Amino acid sequence: MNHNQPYKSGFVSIIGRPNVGKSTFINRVIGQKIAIMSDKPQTTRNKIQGVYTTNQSQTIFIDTPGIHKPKHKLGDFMMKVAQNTLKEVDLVLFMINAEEGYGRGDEFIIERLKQTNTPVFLIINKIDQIHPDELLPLIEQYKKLYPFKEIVPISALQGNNIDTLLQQIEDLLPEGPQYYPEDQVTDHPERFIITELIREKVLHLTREEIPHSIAVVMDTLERRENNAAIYVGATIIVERNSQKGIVIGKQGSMLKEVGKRARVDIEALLGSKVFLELWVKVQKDWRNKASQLRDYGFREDEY
Ligand SMILES: Nc1nc2c(ncn2[C@@H]2O[C@H](COP(=O)(O)OP(=O)(O)OP(=O)(O)O)[C@@H](O)[C@H]2O)c(=O)[nH]1
Repeated sequence: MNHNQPYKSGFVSIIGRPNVGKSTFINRVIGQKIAIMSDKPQTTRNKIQGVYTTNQSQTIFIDTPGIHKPKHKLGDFMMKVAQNTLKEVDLVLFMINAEEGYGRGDEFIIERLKQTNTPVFLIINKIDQIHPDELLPLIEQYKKLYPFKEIVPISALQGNNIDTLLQQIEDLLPEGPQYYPEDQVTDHPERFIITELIREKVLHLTREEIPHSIAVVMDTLERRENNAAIYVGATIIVERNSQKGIVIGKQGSMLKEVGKRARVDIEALLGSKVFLELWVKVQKDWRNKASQLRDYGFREDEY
């Protein structure tokens, strides 16, 4: 630790349209795979915290989903969470895809940014995909849209300019404590990864029939049977009855397959035998969690 300078710390929110590379960036910085990556948009539904600690500073990254235009209730709720988050953090990283350029999704986000006083960096990601000549016009274009504190071109995938960005973040952070122990990478990595694994299986197995707006909520995660196994109980939340039917499948066949595949991955993750219990429920209004009724259950060992 450098004793001449005070320790710095703060919260940094990463926003951007689906697929711009937010998870890839966090994983690159934290150095291990903590968010499930996929080519499908909007994989990240949960707010995860990747904690990056150095001798001088600690940055807590918040992966803020749902800051895109709401099309349905679930999106609406996520939007509110995202908007509040933007006001509370020390810095916002607004990530765009260099390849795609300016679009309506960005316009919507910039409108949101204008409603907060939080400093914003524009992160131009995927610069490995464009010709260097294309970068300057892009920067000029975005400069006109919002008074970004910094504009930083990076490649999250190849690691270009990541160190510079981390330094610029550190420079901006306020004086503050080390919130998390040095070896802490995420807040609750297992819980997050487990729900994402289940979500991933549902999305893969149902292909395009189920929109990306499904959510998976962990109900129980505990050791049972004299520590011989870990019991995982989770609920898959869909928005419509028809989607519930698809996720459950004929006589529960789809849910059974989701459970089977997810269990294999969870066992590998936790290094333990796992009992997985999955439920599906329809919930149009996420907020009213108390009213959630479990209306279909599945336990693999019953089959
Ligand atoms: N060529 C290139 N591809 C990238 C880069 N960063 C991310 N990608 C790819 O872009 C795709 C989407 O990346 P993600 O990190 O999942 O994007 P995201 O913004 O977290 O997506 P959501 O969770 O849907 O919001 C993946 O296939 C990544 O491999 C980059 O710097 N260069």
